[in-house]
Amino acid sequence: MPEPVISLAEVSREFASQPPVRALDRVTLRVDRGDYLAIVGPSGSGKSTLLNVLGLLDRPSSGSYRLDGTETTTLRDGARTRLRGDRIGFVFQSFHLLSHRSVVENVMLAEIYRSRGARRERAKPTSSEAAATMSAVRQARKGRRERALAALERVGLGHRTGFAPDRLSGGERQRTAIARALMGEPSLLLCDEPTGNLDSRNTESVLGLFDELRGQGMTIVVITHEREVSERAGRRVRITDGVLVEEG
Ligand SMILES: Nc1ncnc2c1ncn2[C@@H]1O[C@H](COP(=O)(O)OP(=O)(O)OP(=O)(O)O)[C@@H](O)[C@H]1O
Repeated sequence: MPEPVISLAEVSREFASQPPVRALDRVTLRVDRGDYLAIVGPSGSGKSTLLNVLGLLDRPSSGSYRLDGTETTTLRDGARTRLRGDRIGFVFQSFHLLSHRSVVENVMLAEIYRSRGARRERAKPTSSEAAATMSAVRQARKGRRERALAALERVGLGHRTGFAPDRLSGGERQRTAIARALMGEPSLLLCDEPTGNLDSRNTESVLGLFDELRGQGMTIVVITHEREVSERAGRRVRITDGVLVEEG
């Protein structure tokens, strides 16, 4: 049986506040390649905490989290950062696009930040390691524009690559952010209220794109308050007071 993309076993996250809060309570969740999962739940139920754990931005207090077969809870910070950069594409409610950069440049920047992050995490390299790294950096830089253009084609924005973000509709901005998240071929697209800033027409445009990406085998996890969004996902889980329950 192939490894699941996400495998959480009995994951809890406690905050040592006064009084202490158990934001995740023994959460067990398996997400297979190509799954499209919506996580729903009321305010304060633990959705952001779960997203932070899934996105390797926070560590569980107990339990196991395997991402693509790698146990993440015992990894050092540097290895976690690299795994996050390699495997996870993030999509947020606000698109976080740079207004003075074109659409294609915004997408290209994903790789630049990712490789800088990875280099910063490294111990000081030897001179031969440094030469090899420079050669890899040059190689990586070479196809960056082509890869960004391909990602934009994939989200249906091949005709907008030279635009400034402020000339795009909300749906097109989010599609640009999704193209940026797809750079580096992540195994998982982790989306936090991706349509929260969009009207219904633009929401439909983004949901249509998720349908297409899912058809291509992408694994998508979406946290959402919106019924319209959760109903489009193949699978729903509800979190209440940190307890996760699969919905029928
Ligand atoms: N750093 C923290 N310290 C203490 N308590 C926290 C911390 N972060 C979250 N919590 C608590 O954990 C619980 C879950 O919070 P979380 O932000 O995950 O909920 P949520 O479902 O994302 O809410 P919303 O939909 O309003 O964003 C809440 O009771 C919250 O107050």
